[in-house]
Amino acid sequence: MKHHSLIFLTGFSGSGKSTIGPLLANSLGFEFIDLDREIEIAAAKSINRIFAEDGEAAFRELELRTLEKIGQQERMVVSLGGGVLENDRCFELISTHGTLIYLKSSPEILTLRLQNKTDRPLLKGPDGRKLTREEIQQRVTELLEKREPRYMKADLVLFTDAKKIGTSVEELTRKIERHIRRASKNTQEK
Ligand SMILES: Nc1ncnc2c1ncn2[C@@H]1O[C@H](COP(=O)(O)OP(=O)(O)O)[C@@H](O)[C@H]1O
Ligand SMILES: O=C(O)C1=C[C@@H](OP(=O)(O)O)[C@@H](O)[C@H](O)C1
Ligand SMILES: [Mg+2]
Repeated sequence: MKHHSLIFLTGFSGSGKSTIGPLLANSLGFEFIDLDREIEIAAAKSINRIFAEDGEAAFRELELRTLEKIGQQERMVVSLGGGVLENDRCFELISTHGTLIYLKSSPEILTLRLQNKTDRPLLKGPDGRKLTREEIQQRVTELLEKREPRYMKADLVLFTDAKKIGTSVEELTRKIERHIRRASKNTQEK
């Protein structure tokens, strides 16, 4: 069953899902969950360590299991990790149960926001080496190209490049409230 007030935020790493999610939840009066934080708490280790010790496939499995636990909540914002939608079963679960929102940003802005972060294992060299700015931008561009078709399946898309965080939260609050109103009206009319 679809709950339009179960809001999933998607988008590439650095698009602001984890920053905007709790602010948006507060503004809507909803609960908040960050999928990566839930996984870290359940595994009792960081995403970096999960990737290094158990591998990416194990992490993707944890994403699915954790999403299944979130299940059919209502009035909740969930900040996803940037790679979740690549898994067909995760995508299916998310799109059948809630409202999907894509925070869209350009590779240039994403690179600027990510270049000094150390907690994104996919943006490191094979030996854990810090990548150069050019290498990060190249990887972001390649991965984004691969993932964008799925991101674009979202119910709502918000461009965030030139927007302050507060502006994104305000715009999203308005758009989501309108979306929920329309969706419940359509359901009642059926
Ligand atoms: N306009 C903006 N919108 C969103 N994030 C921004 C913006 N400007 C700077 N940032 C920064 O970019 C980073 C986004 O990281 P994060 O919220 O963890 O993204 P994600 O969860 O999508 O990977 C944060 O450090 C945030 O403060
Ligand atoms: O892009 C990805 O595949 C990942 C993004 C990360 O989340 P953010 O999008 O919050 O950085 C985190 O889930 C993990 O490092 C893998
Ligand atoms: Mg995040």
